[in-house]
Amino acid sequence: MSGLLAQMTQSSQTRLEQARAREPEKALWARACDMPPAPPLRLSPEGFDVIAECKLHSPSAGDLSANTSDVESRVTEYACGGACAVSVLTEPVRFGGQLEHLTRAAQVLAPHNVPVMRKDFLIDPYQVMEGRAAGAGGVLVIVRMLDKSRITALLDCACMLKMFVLLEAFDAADLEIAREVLALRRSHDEKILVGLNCRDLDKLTVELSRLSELAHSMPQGFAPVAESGVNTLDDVTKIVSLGYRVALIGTTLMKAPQPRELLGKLLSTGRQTAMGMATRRLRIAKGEVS
Ligand SMILES: O=P(O)(O)OC[C@@H](O)[C@@H](O)c1c[nH]c2ccccc12
Repeated sequence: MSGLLAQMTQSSQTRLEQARAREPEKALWARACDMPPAPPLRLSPEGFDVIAECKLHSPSAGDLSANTSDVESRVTEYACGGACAVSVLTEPVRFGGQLEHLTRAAQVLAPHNVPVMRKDFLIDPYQVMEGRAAGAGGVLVIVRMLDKSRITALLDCACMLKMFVLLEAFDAADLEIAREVLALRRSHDEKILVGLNCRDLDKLTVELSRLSELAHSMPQGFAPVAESGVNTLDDVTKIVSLGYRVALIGTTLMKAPQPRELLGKLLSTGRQTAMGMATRRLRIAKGEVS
């Protein structure tokens, strides 16, 4: 495991122990089950969506809070700009997050009918319950950090709480594990997206080429998500052409003084590309072009 993921596993473990000491799992489970349902994750029929991310700090970009006076207004901009979901970092050590940010984001986004996803380095179902109790409708699960039984335990917990999952891979080996885990879940009534994160966790650089190299290895039947380093309209055109259905975008949107406008442009660019591809497929099917 990379240095960053090892450090994040440690931070996650420490927070988990502290939280368990404050509230036993049974009480937390009851609280999570009592929450009103989160808005459902709905992907647009136009073929492209953005999960917009709220992260105040990142190990690669440093401080990202300059244009964000408060979490509520930033995530509201994202919802008004058309994000299908908002990802909220809750990791405090390297990403400037807190569980409280999730609670606040979920409260302001409920009337907009946009779900919030807990973005953290989760290692235990307890933390999925924490997410739901804070109002989240989804969670990130990072394949590289967990063995198969742990991944399954987190997916089972999310499924019981009717939360969607973004299952994140970094490379072909992770995708293979994801495929094996998912193959056993065909009968589950759940919503799972599979993400490919193209950030190199050791160098912290982005390798967009990984998105093209592994585009054909994404498990079938799950919306493929391009994660990290999607910054420009050209990047969006490229990933949609490769078959990605959703982009997870953080840094660029956090740096934007007007995220609503930027999101609108990213979405219309991606949707135009997707529509162009669909039209071409139709013409091929009809035998009009080869
Ligand atoms: O800021 P970017 O390059 O747009 O990337 C967003 C997202 O992919 C990134 O924040 C991320 C993906 N997986 C993670 C896991 C933990 C923390 C952060 C992440």
